[in-house]
Amino acid sequence: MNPMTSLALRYDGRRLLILDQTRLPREEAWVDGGDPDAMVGHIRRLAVRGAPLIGVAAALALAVFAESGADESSLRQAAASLRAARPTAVNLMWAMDRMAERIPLGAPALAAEAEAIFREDVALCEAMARHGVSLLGAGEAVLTHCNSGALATVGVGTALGVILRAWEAGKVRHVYVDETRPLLQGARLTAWELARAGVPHTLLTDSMAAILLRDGRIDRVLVGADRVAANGDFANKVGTYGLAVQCRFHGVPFHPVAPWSTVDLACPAGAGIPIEMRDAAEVRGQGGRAWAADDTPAFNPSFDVTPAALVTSLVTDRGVATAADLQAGILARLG
Ligand SMILES: CSC[C@@H](O)[C@@H](O)C(=O)COP(=O)(O)O
Repeated sequence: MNPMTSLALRYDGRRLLILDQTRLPREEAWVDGGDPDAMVGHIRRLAVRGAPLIGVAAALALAVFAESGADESSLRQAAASLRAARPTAVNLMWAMDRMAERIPLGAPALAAEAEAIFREDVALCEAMARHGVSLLGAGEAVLTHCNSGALATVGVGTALGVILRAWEAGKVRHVYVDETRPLLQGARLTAWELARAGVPHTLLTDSMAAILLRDGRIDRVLVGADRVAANGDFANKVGTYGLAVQCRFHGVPFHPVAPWSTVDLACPAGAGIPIEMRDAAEVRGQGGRAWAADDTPAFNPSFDVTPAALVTSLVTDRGVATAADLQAGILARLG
């Protein structure tokens, strides 16, 4: 087979390498991802992260495991533990359910399915970008939160994919990047991706966005999503909800961007989305340095839920759904 590569993954049918995102931007280190137990660890510590990417990476890890001769019961066990590695992004469950159906058919069928999931993600990203770019006027200043780019998918990205393609089309002149507390995906990953692509950008702490929104310096906010409920409520990196509230207050358009693999029609509303709670130590410090006392209690939900009522429109690969469309139940019809 021809090797399949993305900014974050390298796969050749027998071997899977992942770019360890915890070490970016200082170091580009590739680690083995072909062992499902190791992959569960990589997903939990966010070496591989971003909703679509964890689904693709888990699928490829299972394919490599099958290729190494794993029997059906080990494959089933591996699929179940990969599926449970993180609870919020539905793409992981979606990809593992697709793979689990193929387990009885053996290694070639698992490889074909994982490769199809990879290729589909690339196409979904381009479709989202096409729809998203059509929303922008000329030379806009946009703001984004977390990382929803090529490091979160195997294509150009979701929200950051729209931003990148819009910049190429002259529709974005500047990108403001929320650093994204506590794990700094904006500062470490989005700023790195934008610098590589030569897109003008400015980093800010999450609490500074309100000033830019108030002062009319942001034309539009675009963010990714980890799970979109049937009514259009969606979970994304913690801080997204606050940004949506600020956008509404200041009259700035606010758009989640997500592929269909992120839409969970079985989940009627945002209240049903499971939210991952992470270790308090991530809030107390980072990289071996703690700025709070070791026994300070800390609140650390990894995601928050934004109600559809705060969404200007949702961009998917199947088209753009306005707030009114979402209220009228368009997602169920598009599905
Ligand atoms: C592809 S973008 C959607 C989301 O996965 C992204 O915005 C996000 O919240 C990622 O969170 P992370 O905890 O880094 O996996």
